[in-house]
Amino acid sequence: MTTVLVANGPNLGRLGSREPEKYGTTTFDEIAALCMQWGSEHGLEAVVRQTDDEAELVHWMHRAVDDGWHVVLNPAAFTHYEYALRDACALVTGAGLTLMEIHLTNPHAREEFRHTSVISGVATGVIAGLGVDSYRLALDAIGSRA
Ligand SMILES: O=C1C[C@@](O)(C(=O)O)C[C@@H](O)[C@@H]1O
Repeated sequence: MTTVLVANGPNLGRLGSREPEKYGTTTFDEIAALCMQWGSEHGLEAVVRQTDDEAELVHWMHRAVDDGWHVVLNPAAFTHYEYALRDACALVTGAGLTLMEIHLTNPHAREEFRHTSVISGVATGVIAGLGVDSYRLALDAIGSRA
């Protein structure tokens, strides 16, 4: 079975109570369950994880390369400045795997510092601004390519 790592960066473990006017009220655990369900509809196994730690996220990208896993990544604030994560994402797409960068909100419609993504240039595609549906559409994209 094709496996997809759904990796989430800092503060996303607080979804549900974190700035609900921006990020909605769906909790991280609910998003994880939805991703597993949406993945299974495409015959994908979705492994959903969250970390606040840059090194851990980088190591997860390395493991995705080694294990041949596609990636859905919400890099959260790391999106805007984390070059080591960008380089790790480049390894994923360089290995021929799909990496979808996703965001719940549309960073381009928010503060200036969010307008830059250091990840997008090495991602297969980007989906932003659709709330929890951003995860669903990224899994749909991987399902149609896998
Ligand atoms: O933590 C986040 C969440 C986010 O990635 C999103 O999903 O909309 C957008 C980022 O700018 C922010 O730092």
